[in-house]
Amino acid sequence: MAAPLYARYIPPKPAAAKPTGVTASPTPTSKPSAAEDVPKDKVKRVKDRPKKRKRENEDTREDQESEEVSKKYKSVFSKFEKSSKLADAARKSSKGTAVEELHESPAPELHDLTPLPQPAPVPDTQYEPTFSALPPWLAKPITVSLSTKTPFKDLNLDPKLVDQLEKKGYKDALAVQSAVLPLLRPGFQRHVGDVCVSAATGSGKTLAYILPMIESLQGKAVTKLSGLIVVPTRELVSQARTVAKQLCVGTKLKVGTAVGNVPFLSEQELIVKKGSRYDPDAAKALHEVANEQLHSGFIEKSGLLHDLMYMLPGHVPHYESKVDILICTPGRLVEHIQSTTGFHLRDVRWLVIDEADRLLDQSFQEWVDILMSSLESRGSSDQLSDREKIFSQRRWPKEAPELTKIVLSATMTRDLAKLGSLKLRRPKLVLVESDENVSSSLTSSYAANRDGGTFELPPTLKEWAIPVGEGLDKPLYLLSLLQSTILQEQKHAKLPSTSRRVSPSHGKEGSDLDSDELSSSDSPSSGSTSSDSQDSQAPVSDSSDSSDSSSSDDSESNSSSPARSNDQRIMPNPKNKTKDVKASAGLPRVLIFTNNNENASRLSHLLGMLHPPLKETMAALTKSSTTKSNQKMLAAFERGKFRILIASDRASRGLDVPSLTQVVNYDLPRSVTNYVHRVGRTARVGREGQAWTLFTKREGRWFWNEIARSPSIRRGGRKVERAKVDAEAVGDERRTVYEDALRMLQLAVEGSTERAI
Ligand SMILES: Nc1ncnc2c1ncn2[C@@H]1O[C@H](COP(=O)(O)OP(=O)(O)OP(=O)(O)O)[C@@H](O)[C@H]1O
Repeated sequence: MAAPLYARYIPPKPAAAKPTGVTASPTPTSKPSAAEDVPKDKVKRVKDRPKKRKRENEDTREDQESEEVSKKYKSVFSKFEKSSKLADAARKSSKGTAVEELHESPAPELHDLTPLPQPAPVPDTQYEPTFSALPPWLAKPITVSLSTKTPFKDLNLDPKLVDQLEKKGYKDALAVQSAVLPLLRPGFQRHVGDVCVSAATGSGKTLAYILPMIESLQGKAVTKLSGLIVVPTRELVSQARTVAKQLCVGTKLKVGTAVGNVPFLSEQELIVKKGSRYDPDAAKALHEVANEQLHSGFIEKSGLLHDLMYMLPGHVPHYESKVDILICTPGRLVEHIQSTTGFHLRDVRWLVIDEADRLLDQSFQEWVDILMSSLESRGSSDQLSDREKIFSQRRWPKEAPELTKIVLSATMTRDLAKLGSLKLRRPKLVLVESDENVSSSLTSSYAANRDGGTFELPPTLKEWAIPVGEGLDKPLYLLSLLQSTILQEQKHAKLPSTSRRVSPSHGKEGSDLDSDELSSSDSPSSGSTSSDSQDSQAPVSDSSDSSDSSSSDDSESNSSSPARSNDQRIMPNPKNKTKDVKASAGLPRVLIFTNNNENASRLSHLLGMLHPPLKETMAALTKSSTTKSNQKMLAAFERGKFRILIASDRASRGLDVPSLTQVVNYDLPRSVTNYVHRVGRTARVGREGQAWTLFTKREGRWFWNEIARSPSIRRGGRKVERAKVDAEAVGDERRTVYEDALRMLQLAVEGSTERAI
């Protein structure tokens, strides 16, 4: 019998004996043959157990398969091994280098609290829009050059008015008048709509609105409130009233004013005339309303129904306006709209808002809304009360007359929200600019400024800036400035040479006030100083400094300036007093600005103590004084009784004193607009003027950046020049007086004046 075949199928040694994970398969050479390896007895046992053998066969097959799989992935496993070894080696080597690096890395850079260096900032490219966000009337104004002049006769103005103007010495209309009059007067160029005007201070805006108003109203047969002029201060009310009254001479127009500080009841009587009218139907209707009121227990103490009680049977109260043109402050206007029976705006044809930017900034009593709704209710019976409706059927015209609004300022706002509150109808903007600006891009200069417009300073204005160190000796700087320069210049400009006598014993300069006014009877003054040497007193200007930053602004407190003479030598001579006031009438005036009324009166007090002769020629314009006394003071200032006026910002708008040649900003103005209006009190209508600004170390940077070098102020190439004034020049005696005066003021403020005195 042949050897059983199954003996050849004895499986090789199990693969499980090899270490797991090892891929190497047994080599075929080492594999023993089945016949050799199998012992005989074992063969016999296999023969005896066929089932078991079958299972073994299956196992063998599985082993072969796994062997094949092992072979198949052998290369993969070997690659894995290799890469594992490489990774191990790399890890070991990197550990070593990391440790080395750790030891070798430089010590970290330590910083104090100083800021870490930052990358250079990305340059900020200026965004220049190629379009205008403004409405066309604001973006494209009507521009006119400041030098434009037109004879009044050529404007076809009423001959009577031209005569009045000629009497005042005005033959030609100034630029703003030349541009605005044709728009507001009947004629080919008339603009049907409202007009906004932006023109420099002192450019003649008042006549630009008053002339067309008077011309159009002068033919009226009945007195009706037809022109309403709103200005911010009482002083401006009286100034505008003076101009209007002068021009109304020869007409039947009546000009009235409404300002605070005047008893309300007496003002009501001046504006509205109470009368009676026979109208039985209206009287019956009104009596019914009055009865209802009586039943309800509520009885008006004033007003229509109250007035009804005093009427004859069948009569009703009848109210008439006593004025054609009313000039008022906004607060008082609101009071009359709300509380004066018979006061209405139904006949108003001209509404003027002067110093508009300032007025629109005042939300006082919401005057704009009240005024506008009062104007809008003209002709609309929906907004009338029952009583008003009864009257409206008989007395009021169905259609209100056409209303023209004129809005003016030297620093006109571009704020559309504010202008929008005025509900302008088809507005046009007139912009008066200096020649160089007119020839350059006009619209962009007005439209592009971030503050809402660029502001033009009068071309005849010269500006100076004076550093005053820390500001502790500011009054001494001011006194020194007045003595050394301002009052000296005035003296030279106007006084005859004989009046220029000063004490020769103390240096070459005349140190003190105008010698005519303050001639020294006590002093041994015997010589005279040449005007040339006096001229050298003018501030040492350094235009290069003017563009400097404030860092060097304080340096001149140590600068030497020739010493001044003592007060005693310049005491006024009482015998010469009347003569002196007369002589001073032709002298230019100085307006000193402080930031509030308290500062104004304190400064005036202090200057008076420091230099008693000043008391006679100086006054303070404060809010606490009555309108009348302020008006008197302004008139006296204009006449020349006072040459120095100290005032808060209430005098910064509109004040027009032709002989005012010097403005001093003792306290720094609060804004660019504020500065423009303050310095605009001088250099008006082509006259020369100077503005001086005192600034402390702390204020220097702001002043140079925001005012002196501000792109929003156009100076026609001129610069603000730095001037040096020496506070020490006032002398040791004055310093002692100053310190005493300060002490007294301090005690007075603390309420212990007895001790102080
Ligand atoms: N046509 C004219 N010719 C000569 N002087 C004039 C003429 N019109 C006005 N003036 C004078 O110019 C001065 C300034 O006028 P006005 O007060 O109207 O200026 P303004 O533009 O209103 O100034 P502000 O903005 O400061 O109020 C006044 O003294 C006025 O009398």
